[in-house]
Amino acid sequence: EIPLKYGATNDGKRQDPAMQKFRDNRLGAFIHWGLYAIPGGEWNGKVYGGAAEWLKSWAKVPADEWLKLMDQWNPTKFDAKKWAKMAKEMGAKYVKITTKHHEGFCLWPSKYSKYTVANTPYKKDVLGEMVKAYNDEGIDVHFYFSVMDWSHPDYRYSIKSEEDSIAFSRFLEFTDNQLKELATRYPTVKDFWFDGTWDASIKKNGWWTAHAEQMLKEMLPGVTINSRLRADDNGKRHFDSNGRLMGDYESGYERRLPDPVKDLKVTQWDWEACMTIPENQWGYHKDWSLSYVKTPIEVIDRIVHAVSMGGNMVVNFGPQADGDFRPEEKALATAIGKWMHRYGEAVYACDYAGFDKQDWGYYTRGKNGEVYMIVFNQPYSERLVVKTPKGISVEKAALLGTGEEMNVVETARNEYNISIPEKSPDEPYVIRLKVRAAKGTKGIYRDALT
Ligand SMILES: COc1ccc([C@@H]2N[C@@H](C)[C@@H](O)[C@H]2O)cc1
Repeated sequence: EIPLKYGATNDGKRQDPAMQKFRDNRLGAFIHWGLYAIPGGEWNGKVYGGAAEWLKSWAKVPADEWLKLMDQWNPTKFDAKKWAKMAKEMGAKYVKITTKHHEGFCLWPSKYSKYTVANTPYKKDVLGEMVKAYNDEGIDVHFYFSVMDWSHPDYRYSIKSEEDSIAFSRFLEFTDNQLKELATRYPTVKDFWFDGTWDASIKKNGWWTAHAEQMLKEMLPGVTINSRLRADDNGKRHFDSNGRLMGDYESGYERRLPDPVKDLKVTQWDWEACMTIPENQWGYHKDWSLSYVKTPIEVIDRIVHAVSMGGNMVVNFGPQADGDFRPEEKALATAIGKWMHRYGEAVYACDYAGFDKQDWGYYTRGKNGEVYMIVFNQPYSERLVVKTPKGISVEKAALLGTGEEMNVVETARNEYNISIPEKSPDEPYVIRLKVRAAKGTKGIYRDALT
C-alpha cells in the first residue's frame, strides 16, 4: 500500500440512495451547447472536420477573437420546456449540461467571469431555465464542467516557473469560486462531470482535485463526482497509485465501450460511458455528412451494451445556435424513446447478469433476479443459446410486451436453447428469463475424457 493523502475515498461501490439513483437512471442525455454552436465547424469559409466544440483550436483562433462570438449569442428558439419534453420522450432519466466548455463561455451569469450569457444579446440564465425545466419533468440534472479554460489568462498547461505557479493558484481559486457558485445557485444538481483535467498543471495539483470533490460533497450531500476530475499525490488519474477508483464512477469510456468478454473487470465499479451520434461531434456541426452517423438501433445497442456490463450511457445532443435541435437528433430521441417505452424494464435499474456473452445480444439483470435477454442478432438456427453460471437453471422465458412464452430446452449441463418469437418483432426485442438456483444439477451429464 502506497500512503496517499489525495487518493480514493470510496471503499467499493457507494450504496447510498443518491448513488443508487445515479446507477438506476442508467440512460442519460448530454447537452453540448456553447459559442461553438454558432460557427458550427466553419471558420473564415473553411469547414473543419474535427469536433465542432474544438473549432477554436483547429482554426487557431485567439481567445479574444473567439469570445467575440458572444455578440451573436441569441438563441431565440430556445425553450427549456421543449428541451425537457424531448428528454422525457427519449426516456432519459438525467441530462448532463455543459455549464462551461473549454472555450470558457458560461451558460450561467457567473460573477467571476465576463464571458457569460449575461453579457450577450440574449442575457438570460439558460442554465437556470434548463435546470428548472428538466427537474419539473422529473429528470435529474448533472453539470459538465471543463477545468481547462481557454478564456482565462491564468490557466497553465504546465507549471514551469514560480510565475506559472502563482498564476495557476489564482486560476484554481477562480475555479473554486465558479464551482461554489454553481452549487449555490443550482442546489438540485446531482452530479459534476469534470473534463479538461489531463494537463500536467492539474496532475501536479492532485490536492486541489481532492479538495474540489470534498468541497462539492460538503455543499451538496449525495452529489456524485466523476473519476476524470481526480489526480492523486503522484499525479495518477482516475485510479490512484494503489489502483483504487477515485471519484464515484469511472468516466473513461468516451466514444468507446469495454469488451463484454475481455473487460469484465469494469463490473467491479460504477462507470458511465458517453457517446456521439456522428463519429466525433459533441457541439453542433453544420455538416454531418463528413463522418458516419449512427442509426437509432446502433445507439440502442451501445446503451444496452453499457448496462449489460453495469454501466450508464449518456447519448450526446448538440443544440443549434438558435436554441432548436437538428431534425436528426429529434428523430433519434423519438426512436430511442419508443424502444425504451417498450423494453426499458430491461435497462432501467438493471445491472450485469453474470452470464457469458452470446452472439445474439446482451443480458441484463433486474432488481428481483430476473434475467433479460436483449436480442439484436437473431440466429438462422432460430435457437437462442443460453449458458447459465454453475448451479443456475432456466425455468421460464417470456417475450416482453406480448408475454408470449418461449420454449426452454435444456441441451447440456447449464446450456439451453430458447426459441425465437412466433412473429418477428421487427426490432431488437427482450425475453425475460425466470432463473432458479438449482440444488446440484441432474446427474445425467458427463464430461468427455479426452
Ligand atoms: C484531447 O481529446 C479530447 C477529446 C474530447 C474532449 C471533450 N470531452 C467530450 C465529453 C467533449 O466535451 C469533448 O470536447 C476533450 C479532449
